[in-house]
Amino acid sequence: YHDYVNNTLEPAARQLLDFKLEHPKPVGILSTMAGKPVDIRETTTLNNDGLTSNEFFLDDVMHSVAERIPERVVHAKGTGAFGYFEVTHDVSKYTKADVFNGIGKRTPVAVRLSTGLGSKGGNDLAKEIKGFTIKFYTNEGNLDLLGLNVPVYLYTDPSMFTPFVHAFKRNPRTNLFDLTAQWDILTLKPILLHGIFWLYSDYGSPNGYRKMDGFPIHTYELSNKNGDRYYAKFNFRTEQGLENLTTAEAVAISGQDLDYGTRDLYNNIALKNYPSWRIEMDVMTSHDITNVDYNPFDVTRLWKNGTYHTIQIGRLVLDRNPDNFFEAVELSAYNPGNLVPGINSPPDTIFKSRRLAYRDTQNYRLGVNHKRINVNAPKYRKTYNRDGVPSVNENMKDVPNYYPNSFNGPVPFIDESRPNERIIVFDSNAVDLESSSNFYKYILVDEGQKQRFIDNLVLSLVPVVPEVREKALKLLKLVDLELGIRVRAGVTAARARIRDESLMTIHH
Ligand code: HEM
Repeated sequence: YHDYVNNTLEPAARQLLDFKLEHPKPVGILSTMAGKPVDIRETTTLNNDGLTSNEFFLDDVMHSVAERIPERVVHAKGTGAFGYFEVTHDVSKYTKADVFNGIGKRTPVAVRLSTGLGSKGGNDLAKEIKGFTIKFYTNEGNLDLLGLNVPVYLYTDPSMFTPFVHAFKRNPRTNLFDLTAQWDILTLKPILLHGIFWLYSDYGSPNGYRKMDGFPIHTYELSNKNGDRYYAKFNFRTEQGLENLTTAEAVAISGQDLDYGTRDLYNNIALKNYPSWRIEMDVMTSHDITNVDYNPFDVTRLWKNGTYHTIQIGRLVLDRNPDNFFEAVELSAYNPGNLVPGINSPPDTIFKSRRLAYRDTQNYRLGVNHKRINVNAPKYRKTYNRDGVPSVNENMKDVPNYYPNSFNGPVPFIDESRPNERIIVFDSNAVDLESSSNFYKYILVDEGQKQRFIDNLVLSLVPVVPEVREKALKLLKLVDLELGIRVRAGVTAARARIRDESLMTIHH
């Protein structure tokens, strides 16, 4: 029987049976939330002394009706796993960060993988930018690196966050994704085009979360124990082999399974086929970074070949599925502001805005004590923060609660090697179509990729209202003449097909 189950049911499908095999007897006597043992007659409300005198029933209904918390405003649908990061190379020349130093050192991690724009019940395979975020529980506090599966972000000005998210999520009247709104904002703010091009290419539908890369995108400042500064972009490179699905494949799979990426990750970890990534960084010295002929802090563009070198740091391995999804994944709060000594703040404006946005949204979504939730708690913490909406855990007990004080509350340390200069970046909103043009010319390496990219653009432009569609087609032509001509031809043909089909329907 066990062989039959093991051979025919995937781990995700036999989870309940696995639980029973591990627990041959009930795990204990049922109790109320306050701990009173529940008599079997209290498990029904019929023919006893009324609903409201039944504490078990009250717990049951009045808790379940309050089960929901707000979903994340973006990246709402995600899955997660635990594992470790292991240092494989000596990078002490670049950063003194404890987590990246000492070959062989392992640091526990939590990871969340997500889809960007769909809501919690959405489709893992919708054509969307994916999120790939890692929380390292280091000896110097939590380091959170939040990445996407594409190496560029959408805009340089944080005031674009709301218009972009509104236009790309659901229309306030129809509650549908609205391609006219999407192309409207794209044509009014063409800086978005480069990021969106990645999305419309094969990279917009990775074959599950295991076979995609991750890019935190920002240029981080690193510093070593002498205070020397370097600048780095981190990359997480899949060891499963990068694999994308075509739109047709993604549509076919999602017809059967909206949770394809979630299931694939769970099953592989359960089968001990642990997914792993190489963590590396592209590095420039503080001299080189000020002498390149482009803005290396611009999150919407790639670094030019030949201006940096790539350094290996270590390996990320995911080897444990969470026992409880809500506790480990829904309650997780990844915040790019969580940095450690030796990995300093990226100086661009988007990063500064993110320090505010994540903290604020997590205070709203999880409460002001969200960093005290298990999955978010660092290994070590001594603060002057107290009280607030529970859970506060031990709340620093009787330690003095004001700083400074003369009674041995926690004291700051002196970071002798902290760099005493900061680079200042002037971000620009200027429209530059070069990155989008390079994407079409050089990133899409073969004709198959180009054609699928064009087909996806055509598909998205067909339902757009004519005046916006016309602007979009003109813009694509400005990016690249050939691209513009091919997309226009595709849209014209697709619209003619639709017209013929509807005429046929009328005639019939
Ligand atoms: C380089 C740019 C960015 C990257 C790589 C990025 C990546 C991500 C990722 C991966 C998540 C999902 C986190 C998780 O799994 O829990 C996320 C969530 C989020 N992002 Fe960003 N993002 C970027 C820019 C921004 C900007 C500019 C804003 C707003 C000013 C923003 C606001 C948010 C918010 C509010 C969430 C939800 C967080 C939560 O509820 O815990 N992001 N982002």
